[in-house]
Amino acid sequence: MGDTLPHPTDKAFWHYVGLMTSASDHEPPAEPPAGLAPTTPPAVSIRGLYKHFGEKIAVAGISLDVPAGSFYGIVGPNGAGKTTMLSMATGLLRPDGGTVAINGLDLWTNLFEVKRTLGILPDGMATFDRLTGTQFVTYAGLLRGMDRATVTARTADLLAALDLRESADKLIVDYSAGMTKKVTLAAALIHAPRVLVLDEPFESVDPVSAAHIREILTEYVRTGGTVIVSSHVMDLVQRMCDHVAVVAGGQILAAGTVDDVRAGRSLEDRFVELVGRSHTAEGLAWLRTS
Ligand SMILES: Nc1ncnc2c1ncn2[C@@H]1O[C@H](COP(=O)(O)OP(=O)(O)OP(=O)(O)O)[C@@H](O)[C@H]1O
Repeated sequence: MGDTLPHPTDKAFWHYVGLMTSASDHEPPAEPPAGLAPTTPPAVSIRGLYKHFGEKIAVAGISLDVPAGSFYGIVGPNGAGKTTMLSMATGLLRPDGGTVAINGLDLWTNLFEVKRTLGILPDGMATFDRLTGTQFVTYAGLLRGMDRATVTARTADLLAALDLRESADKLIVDYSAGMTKKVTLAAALIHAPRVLVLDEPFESVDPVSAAHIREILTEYVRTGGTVIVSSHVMDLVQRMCDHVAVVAGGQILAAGTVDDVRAGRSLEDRFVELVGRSHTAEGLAWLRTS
């Protein structure tokens, strides 16, 4: 497809993306016959996912359904198992046990087919930093089997939308942490995936860029995409997401709509209540300056 895309900040872009991925995915589902429940499978369905590293159980039998078309936040303290869970849910890490289905299709028995529908922003994974921003995003598109004209047009659109146009020809090794995050996000979006899984996408990103990314993601969800995002910023998750799961010790402590999980309080208060305060500064008396 060699035609020019509308700008990603333009609603038409996301309509177009919907047409690119699968027309039917973004149309309102046909009414089911009377008396029958709708049959749309969850975008991501996790059952009994388990992973250990030596003695450490990182993910202890997690089950979770992410409804199609939802904006799903994953929150949890450091070391809770979020990255390990998301890596297994996206085919980056093989689980010791359990299953993952993406849009009803088993991930590990249909790995290549399923991966085509996923856009992934892994946390802390090495990237090809000897490429320029343009080369990296172009490479991601060509790797997905897209034709060069479409890749070129979309690369330019995405770099502009993520405020990277002026650094497009700079090597990624010379990017700041936030710029690297944004170029990796562009690479995750290039093939217009149905499901986006973003591990801490706002980390190191300045507030203006973060607001811009939020806008892009919100529009993506509005036009039928599903986003799963892990974050430590409760306020952001409360404002941006419609669903949330609280993970700690490799288990889900609470999951559902944001309003159900926070139960009338702020998500941050609810999070602290669920996870518990485990540290005090009492042992650091020597740090006091007065
Ligand atoms: N490759 C690995 N080898 C050994 N232990 C690991 C490995 N990956 C993760 N772990 C351990 O598994 C647990 C869960 O780690 P994980 O990175 O999934 O947590 P997280 O919730 O993403 O944390 P953070 O919020 O700090 O990014 C931690 O105790 C971590 O030390």
